[in-house]
Amino acid sequence: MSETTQFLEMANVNVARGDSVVLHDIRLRIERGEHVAILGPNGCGKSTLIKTITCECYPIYSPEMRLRLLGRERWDISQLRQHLGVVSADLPGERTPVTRGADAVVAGFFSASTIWPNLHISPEMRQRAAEALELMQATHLANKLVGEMSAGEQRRIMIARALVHRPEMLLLDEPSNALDMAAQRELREALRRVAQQGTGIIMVTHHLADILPEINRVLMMRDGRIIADDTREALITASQLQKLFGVEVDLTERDGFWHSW
Ligand SMILES: Nc1ncnc2c1ncn2[C@@H]1O[C@H](COP(=O)(O)OP(=O)(O)OP(=O)(O)O)[C@@H](O)[C@H]1O
Repeated sequence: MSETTQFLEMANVNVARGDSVVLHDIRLRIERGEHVAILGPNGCGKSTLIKTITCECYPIYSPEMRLRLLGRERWDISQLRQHLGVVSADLPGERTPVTRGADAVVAGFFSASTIWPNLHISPEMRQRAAEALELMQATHLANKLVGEMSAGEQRRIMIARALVHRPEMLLLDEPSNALDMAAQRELREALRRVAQQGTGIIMVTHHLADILPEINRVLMMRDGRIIADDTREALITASQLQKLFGVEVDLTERDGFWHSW
């Protein structure tokens, strides 16, 4: 892998889903180790942007289009995914609910839903899984079936799984969805530890409280375009959020976290 400082470079990126173009003219550069939040109304293209980074969606070809990840335009997808940790709201597969926490994390090495008998699990993989569980403060869930965990516990297991191969960028799509207040708080603390140990984070969220103090860059999207890209101080203001969402917003900040109503 090249020693570029760049994680992502996009220029003139347009992406279609179904019959419609849903991302328009995306120009974006993200450095390795950056912590970025993406905000915007429903349907504005946030998840599609994440899926374009993870190569689940592809840009429409044009000679001006540029999409580089870690300095390279072409990737073997399985190699690229070794550099990424992807967490979505869904469990990775049908067998995951009947898999124990530690096994679900180890299965992340193979992008598998469970530990299939043909997979060779080395002691080092087990050790790394134990470390990822510890980082998520989920060691006590190692022997519990994923299907018997609460939503918050499952989310922490899925983040441990995404981190098990030590990716340089963790991509999270609405990580606090469906979590109660205590689980949201635990998740934030866990993600702060991830950010502080140097892993990059790109997070799509609808909750301002998810924007950790470590996240210092915010992208605002509307109608498939990035309409603002600046520091959290510049963009997390009542007037900017009002412009983005079209509703009146009241904001307070406490200990580096924002809350709105
Ligand atoms: N599988 C799909 N097939 C066709 N169109 C899709 C598909 N998934 C998303 N879209 C459309 O693409 C557009 C962008 O969707 P996307 O999920 O990226 O938005 P989002 O900002 O993440 O929304 P939300 O906040 O509701 O999750 C929307 O108009 C959506 O209807």
